[in-house]
Amino acid sequence: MDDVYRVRPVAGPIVGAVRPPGSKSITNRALVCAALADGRSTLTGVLDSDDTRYMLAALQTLGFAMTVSDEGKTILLDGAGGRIPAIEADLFVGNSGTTIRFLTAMLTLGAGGFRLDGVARMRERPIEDLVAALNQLGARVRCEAENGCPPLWVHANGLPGGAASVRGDVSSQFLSGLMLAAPCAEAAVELTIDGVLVSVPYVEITRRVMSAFGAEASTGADYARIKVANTGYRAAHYGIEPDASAASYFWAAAAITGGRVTVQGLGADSIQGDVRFVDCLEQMGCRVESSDDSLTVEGASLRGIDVDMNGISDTVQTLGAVALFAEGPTTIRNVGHIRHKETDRIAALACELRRLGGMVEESETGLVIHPGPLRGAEVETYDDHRMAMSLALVGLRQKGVVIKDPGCTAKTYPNFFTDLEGIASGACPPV
Ligand SMILES: O=C(O)C1=C[C@@H](OP(=O)(O)O)[C@@H](O)[C@H](O)C1
Ligand SMILES: C=C(OP(=O)(O)O)C(=O)O
Repeated sequence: MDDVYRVRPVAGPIVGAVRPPGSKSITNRALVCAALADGRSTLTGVLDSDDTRYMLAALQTLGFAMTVSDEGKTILLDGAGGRIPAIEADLFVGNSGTTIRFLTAMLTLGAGGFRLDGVARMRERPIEDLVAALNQLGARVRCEAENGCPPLWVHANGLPGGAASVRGDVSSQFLSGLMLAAPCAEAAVELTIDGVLVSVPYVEITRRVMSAFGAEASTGADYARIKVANTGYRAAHYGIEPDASAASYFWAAAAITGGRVTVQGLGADSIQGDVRFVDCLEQMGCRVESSDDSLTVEGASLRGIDVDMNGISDTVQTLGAVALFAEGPTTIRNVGHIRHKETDRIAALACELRRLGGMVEESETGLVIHPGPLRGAEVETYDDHRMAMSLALVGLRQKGVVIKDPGCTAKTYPNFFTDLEGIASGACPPV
């Protein structure tokens, strides 16, 4: 892909339908459950992107047999009943948070020595809360530089289990990783959340995917205490929904252009919290229609809103782009943890929205976005797929928007710009 992508403004409202690729979050969970299951699982609707390829490659290196077909969308995986076939491996996970957090927990079930590393940014992303909780359960995990970040080592000899507390205010992925490994521990696992838990909807995804593979996690109403019996997993035939975070860009395109976009394959009963992004657009003035397997947003004149996005924080950048076209300010609250993701997303978003003409007040845990006279600009993307996909939306109405390093969308959506052009081609000039 070229090193820049020049966004072409549309001639009118975008009207059309799209089916995004499979959910990254569900794909990486299903791969772990299938690998730990006893027998052969069939996964369909699998996402084929950088993050899922790192997970797949790691499982193959660890000795799990699999067959990939249908351009990566279907995987037959032979689970090893809670064992890890390899006794040693040095695994590279790029900047995939789910891959390193879920694999670190999973590898404690094995026997041998395993090292996990990633790109420079991954070496700045905290993992100490997961390491501490795993060691409370009897594992031996350590950060190589003793700085709470990858690279890390797992000296595996089975996971004894028992009780542990885990902090959840930086990432919910630590809890999800512990839950995913727990059914294969030597004894039942009881986890207590120490303090606040962010991104709670992703823990519900974990619980639902585990259940589909025969393992139950009792979470209670507030996810403060989670119990998992050591039942193991059973092989399953599991269909993966399209990615709701990816869907946010197309719903936002309808909002920004005053069009009507239907995302297929995602209905009101989706297990992904990010489908609730449509509620933000509805509060801004859009119309939302839902059916069993589709969600449609119809744009309208937009007003700014004040919203707590802790549970849907992967759509913060999407809302930031939409906010530039609203009457009045949009306040995004309670998302301080996104400073630890692919980049410091609060700082990066504030900087690039200002470059495009927005006026932004930044705080430690959120931002206030005031629409201003927009201008074209060459925007930075910080090797963050969601910066690239969100800021491209501004270019649908503002000419001169250029996205640097568009290839970074490969982390979760390699064909994003092709799909955006496809839906934009449905833009019909006002009659
Ligand atoms: O569990 C998951 O699949 C994810 C959890 C979220 O991370 P945090 O829990 O760190 O917010 C989200 O940002 C990420 O894209 C995927
Ligand atoms: C934060 C994200 O992913 P991860 O934490 O899995 O790297 C994301 O996809 O926005």
